[in-house]
Amino acid sequence: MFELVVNGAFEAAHRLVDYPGKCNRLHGHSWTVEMSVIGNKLDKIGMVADFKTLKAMLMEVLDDMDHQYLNELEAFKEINPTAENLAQYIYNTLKQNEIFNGTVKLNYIKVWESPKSAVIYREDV
Ligand SMILES: Nc1nc2c(c(=O)[nH]1)N=C([C@H](O)[C@H](O)COP(=O)(O)OP(=O)(O)OP(=O)(O)O)CN2
Ligand SMILES: [Zn+2]
Repeated sequence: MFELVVNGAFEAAHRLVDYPGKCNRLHGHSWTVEMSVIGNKLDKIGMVADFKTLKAMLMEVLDDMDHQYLNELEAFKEINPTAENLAQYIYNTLKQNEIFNGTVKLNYIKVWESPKSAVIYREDV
């Protein structure tokens, strides 16, 4: 089994509704997002998937959130843009990509809200 990991980043503003503290107020983060995919088949040039393809897929999702006020996006109108909800949203959006219809599987999405705090989302098996 091989596990491939690529990273992307975006900057945005958010606030956490009903949060009992300063994160209730509008503020920003530089989020780092890690995507892990797994597979056990190599193609004829020895790759599970091209890092370049994986990074482009990840950045397509992150670019839609870059320099946005996340609470105003459709995905976060009813739920808080916490690291947990961001990770699940990014995972579910990426999962729709046809690359995951074959032997390559999306393993997890890890969202770093700061260098000290991160959330991993993966599906139950
Ligand atoms: N489980 C989660 N906890 C918190 C989240 C979250 O998404 N999931 N988010 C926040 C806020 O977004 C907040 O901006 C971050 O808070 P905090 O980690 O306290 O950030 P600081 O920069 O103030 O961290 P220090 O380590 O205290 O410097 C809060 N919690
Ligand atoms: Zn925050």
